[in-house]
Amino acid sequence: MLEDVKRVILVLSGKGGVGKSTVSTQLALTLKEKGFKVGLLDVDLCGPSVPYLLNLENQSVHQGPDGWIPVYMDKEQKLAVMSIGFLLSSRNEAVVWRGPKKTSMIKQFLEDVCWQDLDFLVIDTPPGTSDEHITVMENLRQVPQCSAILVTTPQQVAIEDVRKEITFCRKTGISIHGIIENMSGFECPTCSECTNIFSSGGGKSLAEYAKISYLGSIPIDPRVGKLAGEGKAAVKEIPDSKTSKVFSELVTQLTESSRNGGMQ
Ligand SMILES: Nc1ncnc2c1ncn2[C@@H]1O[C@H](COP(=O)(O)OP(=O)(O)OP(=O)(O)O)[C@@H](O)[C@H]1O
Ligand code: SF4
Repeated sequence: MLEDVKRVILVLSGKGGVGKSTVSTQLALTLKEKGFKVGLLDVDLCGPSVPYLLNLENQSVHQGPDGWIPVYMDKEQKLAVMSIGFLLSSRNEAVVWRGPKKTSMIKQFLEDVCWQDLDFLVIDTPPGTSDEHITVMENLRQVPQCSAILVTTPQQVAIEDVRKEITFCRKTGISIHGIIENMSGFECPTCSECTNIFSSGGGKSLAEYAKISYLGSIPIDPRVGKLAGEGKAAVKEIPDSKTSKVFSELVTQLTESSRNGGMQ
């Protein structure tokens, strides 16, 4: 239940495929590594990739007397995960639902999961600003500490879409923690040299223009894609990588801002 959650972090992106689920899962795994009790809720009903990214594809959830029991990543029950993917029989099964059915499923996910005293709940949302987002925002009004992290890639077209996310957050009253630029250059796993394949710096410029914090750039790193599929944290497995540094700093900032009431 949301009243059991101290702080909610929404992960948003204007476009699909920019790495929103990778950021959500690595953020949840980093928080767990730093000793927090974390929940990861995947409300991307049409493309739930969290079970795959955390190597939990064969797991299923069930309903207990007080609501849905999430899947736990670890014996200590430090990371709880809930996704529509756990209710589908295979990754190829499609969710073909009209708006009201999607809305009611998201409400159930927000209201009826037994999270049990979480420090952080990370919510992986679908790309864009759909009905699902409005349902999430309406239900989160009761959570005292809630903010959004916007994920973009360096291409202009992705950055344009993030502008719409900023407007959406401002209209719905969700505070923005900051912007992350993903796939920002290619980091060679051999020598850590970073080569800008696309343009770079667009996320930072947008952050400056919109007066939002810039949370860092994650390069394209084949190890990140691989770790994600194995449910492993970059901060533990590749601690010297740029990706690991971005997530460590992000968790430090989130912890500090939580102490100050969660707002920027
Ligand atoms: N920095 C990175 N380096 C290497 N691979 C990455 C990186 N970020 C994401 N990927 C890979 O890119 C693919 C898409 O990432 P992801 O599923 O996180 O995107 P998404 O924005 O959540 O997509 P969707 O639109 O399905 O919600 C995945 O295979 C992921 O492993
Ligand atoms: S960046 Fe350096 S180590 Fe990496 S592939 Fe190129 S030359 Fe080799």
